[in-house]
Amino acid sequence: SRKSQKIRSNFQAKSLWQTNGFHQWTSGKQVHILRRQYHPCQQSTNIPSEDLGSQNLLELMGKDHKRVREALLSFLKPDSLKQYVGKLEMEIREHLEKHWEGKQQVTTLTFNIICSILFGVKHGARRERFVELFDEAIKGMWSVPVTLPFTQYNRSIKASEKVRKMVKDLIREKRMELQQKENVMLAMVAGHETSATVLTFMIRALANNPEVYAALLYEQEQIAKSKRLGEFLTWEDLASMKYTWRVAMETMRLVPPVFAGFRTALKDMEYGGYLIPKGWQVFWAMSMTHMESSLFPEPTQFDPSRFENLTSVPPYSYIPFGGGPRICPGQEFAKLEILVATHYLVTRFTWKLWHRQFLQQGSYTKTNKRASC
Ligand code: HEM
Repeated sequence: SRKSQKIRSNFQAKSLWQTNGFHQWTSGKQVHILRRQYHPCQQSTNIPSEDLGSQNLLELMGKDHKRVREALLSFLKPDSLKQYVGKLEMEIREHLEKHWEGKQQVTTLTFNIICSILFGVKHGARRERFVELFDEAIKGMWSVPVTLPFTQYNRSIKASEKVRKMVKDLIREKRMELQQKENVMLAMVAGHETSATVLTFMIRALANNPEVYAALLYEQEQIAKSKRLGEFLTWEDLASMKYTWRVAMETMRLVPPVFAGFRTALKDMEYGGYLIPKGWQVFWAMSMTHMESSLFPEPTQFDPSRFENLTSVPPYSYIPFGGGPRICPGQEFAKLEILVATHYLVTRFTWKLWHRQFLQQGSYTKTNKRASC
């Protein structure tokens, strides 16, 4: 139609950018070429959200979306999370001792935590197989989508089927309240690399900013000192990690693990003089909002103090977890993972940034710090 013709040319001719979080879209062909819905945590990957199953949260709308989301939130809300603190801590301690201490290469921590806490899969051959298959499935998201026997994509699809089968068995066995295996898969995908990305960039930020590191270490050492040998962190300890969380927030501002997402226009709508026809995909990028100097002065500077007064940050300006009815239901869980992991990282390890050249030569070393708890 003439209307959509006009809109199309507008999108191609001009990049529209509003700094208001959710009312953002950019130009570019992808706006009207991409028709399939991708999970926000998948970023620009190859596995569309319907491949997670037709009943997964991302495929649902309206009442169905609300109902399934509430079921998911029942075990991700702070009240439920309180019960996980000890278990989560055990997992982090065990993982760091087994896979990090004295090692030159370290392995992802957070997916193991999800396996244990959300799905109750204990250490052992079954869990190793689960993690291995899931890693294989995830690789497909970054590979060329060609289904031939020798391609990574094909291997990933196969692994994904096996993971789904394992999840199904697990649900049956554990009689978990979660009705939809697709949403277990979704939670796994969503939590797979997001918190790990934050931890990775936090490690880099701490190495680059000695003053921030010193303040964060002080906060964590105060907590460590208040503990007897082997005593667990409490919910109150986590609540007192205020500076650490500001560092994590600033890390996510500069490097949002999910840098952008899509929304589909459910009806024709107008915004800022532009018409968005029903059915079009709208691309919103928090990575750009977070670099807006009117919202975050000197946006390229790493400055956790900008979050000291949260009321100074306008609504929908700081959006690493999205916003509105689809805001990340896993955000409190992610906070828990990040805070407990950071506690053990800074109280048990020290690290330095090395030039890539040194890494290739294998001269990267990890110094074991005193075990403080
Ligand atoms: C630092 C870690 C994480 C970040 C930055 C993150 C970010 C996001 C973002 C940006 C969205 C899209 C929100 C929107 O469209 O408005 C999202 C959705 C979602 N996330 Fe997360 N996430 C994280 C961790 C997790 C974890 C650990 C879980 C599960 C345990 C999880 C489960 C989900 C689910 C199920 C959705 C879809 C919600 C819906 O469509 O209603 N996320 N996340």
